[in-house]
Amino acid sequence: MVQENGFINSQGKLPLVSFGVISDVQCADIPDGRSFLGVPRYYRHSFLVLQRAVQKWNEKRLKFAINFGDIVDGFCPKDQSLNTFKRIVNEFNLFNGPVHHMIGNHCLYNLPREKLLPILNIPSHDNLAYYEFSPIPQYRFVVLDGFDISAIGWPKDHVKTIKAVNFLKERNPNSDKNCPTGLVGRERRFLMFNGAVGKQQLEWLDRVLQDATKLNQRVVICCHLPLDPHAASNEALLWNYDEVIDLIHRYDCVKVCISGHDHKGGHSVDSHGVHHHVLEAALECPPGSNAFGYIDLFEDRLVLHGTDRMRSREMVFGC
Ligand SMILES: Nc1ccn([C@@H]2O[C@H](COP(=O)(O)O)[C@@H](O)[C@H]2O)c(=O)n1
Ligand SMILES: O=P(O)(O)OC[C@H](O)CO
Repeated sequence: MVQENGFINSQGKLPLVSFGVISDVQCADIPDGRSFLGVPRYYRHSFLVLQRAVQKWNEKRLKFAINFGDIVDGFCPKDQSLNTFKRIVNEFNLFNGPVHHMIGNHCLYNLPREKLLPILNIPSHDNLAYYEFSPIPQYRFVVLDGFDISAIGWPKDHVKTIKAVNFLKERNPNSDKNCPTGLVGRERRFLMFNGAVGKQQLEWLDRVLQDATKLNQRVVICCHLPLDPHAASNEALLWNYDEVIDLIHRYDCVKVCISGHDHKGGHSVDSHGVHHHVLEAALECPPGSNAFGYIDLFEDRLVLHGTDRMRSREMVFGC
């Protein structure tokens, strides 16, 4: 039974456009398990959550959908990775519209970028996975590659891997670089399962935001890794979230940042009125329950209609 969290459309207005959202499906054909902190994870059931999401998005005749990353879990046996990705992407493809994917750490545990990006149909150059699209003239969506500088996903001798490994060595004293012991507050983001947006990508983002400003477009930033410490756990943040936020704050056009990764979800509004929203994970839905939704875009707000474990939220920003 698919239970919408009953959100009434504000002011009875029709949305400009509506799109589907889901995050952290982390599917694998393995028995149920738990996260490091003991939270139950349902690796097989999450596929059913995705199926129900696609069915709902089609019923609602949504214009497009966004997957916020991590569609296959790192525990997926590696000889099954490729087929598992194909099975999940085929399921997304049953949606009657384009699906915009982004990569997560679990995607990179399974496949190298050169295999992953074509499967996910991610527009890329040099195996980087950042891009933008404008579904209607009033809005621009920017998808960031949060693992641009990362110790996972690039070949071991790649300059980006070396940079990331050195970055972690300087900031995290533990031999297991996924372990935050001894790190305090926001330092706890310096973990191997996170990453950073590189210099070139930041320059690209700057150009996109300049252009969006000229065109009077509102911008929605999408990134697997959260960008605001008040919306997510310290352990889940993009390494250089502060640098990205400083750039975003130089413009008025960015209204909302949406992410996944921190499975419990979260929300905040920062000092510049930018909304930060973290989507609840499909993986952690006990059998029969769901975590997906759709978002209505208006001139002055986004309205997220969540299903079951995905909370609904109205994000008002003014024009
Ligand atoms: N508080 C934490 C959280 C995680 N780890 C390490 O990260 C790995 C992945 O964590 P999951 O939440 O996806 O299970 C885990 O195997 C630990 O090495 C940690 O040390 N402390
Ligand atoms: O990416 P996962 O599934 O290993 O989980 C990441 C943590 O929830 C971030 O705090």
